[in-house]
Amino acid sequence: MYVLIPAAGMGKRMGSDRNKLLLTVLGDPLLAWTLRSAAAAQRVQWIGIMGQPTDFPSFEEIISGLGLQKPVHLIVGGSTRQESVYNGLQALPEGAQEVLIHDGARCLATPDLFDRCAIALQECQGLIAAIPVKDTIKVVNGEGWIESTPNRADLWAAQTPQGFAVDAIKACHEKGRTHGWEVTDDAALFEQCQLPVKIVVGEETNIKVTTPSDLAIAERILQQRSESIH
Ligand SMILES: Nc1ccn([C@@H]2O[C@H](COP(=O)(O)OP(=O)(O)OP(=O)(O)O)[C@@H](O)[C@H]2O)c(=O)n1
Ligand SMILES: C[C@](O)(CO)[C@H](O)COP(=O)(O)O
Repeated sequence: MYVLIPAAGMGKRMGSDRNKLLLTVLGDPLLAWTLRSAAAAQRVQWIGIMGQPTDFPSFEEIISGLGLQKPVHLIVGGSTRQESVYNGLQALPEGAQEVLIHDGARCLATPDLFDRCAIALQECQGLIAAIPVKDTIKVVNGEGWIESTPNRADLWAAQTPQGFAVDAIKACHEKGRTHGWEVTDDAALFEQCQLPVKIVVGEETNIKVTTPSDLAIAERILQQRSESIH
């Protein structure tokens, strides 16, 4: 299985002066945690990381420090996540038939989740990890008034990995560029193209580290995991 890791963001919501994936948790950069987990998945054979060239020296240091047994390639990212994934898809080796796309910022995803997504992708063309929402969600208009309360039973919070047949997701990304579709995940492009996307039950701990409080939560979870091993 080929894995693409978008890691070319700025971390604006983190309020950090550099790419948040270089911030450390328990002594390791966020990207190292993400990479270690992806590489530990049995089904994963190849990893591509999309980053800003200014971060490449730091990324190379992280990769060499991990001593991974699987090839890891650096790919120049874009100005949006969508563009970074597009670049990653173009850089996949010829012959790559299926791909998992996983945010560098979701550093708590377990190897088991990568493997479950890889196995599920044998039975469909598109899937995402997701979990049922716990809150009651309100649809609110521009003036701050509630318009509706969707049935929570129908609502799932999207995570990554998101997995696709390579030819299909490349075609959806091309169509998205042609039509100017702007999306925050890859499944949305599949949906816009009327292609089916299956849900794989994700992990409650698979948060996207977006704000400083997420960083504190990630640290606590990783600490608990390391205590349960030792
Ligand atoms: N131009 C971009 C923007 C984002 N990403 C990646 O997409 C993932 C999800 O994005 P997000 O959490 O929003 O990261 P940032 O863009 O860094 O954060 P912010 O929006 O707060 O600036 C991250 O792993 C991020 O590095 C990317 O590869 N290329
Ligand atoms: C792909 C994603 O992580 C699914 O939850 C999310 O949509 C990324 O969104 P962001 O707006 O780039 O944070």
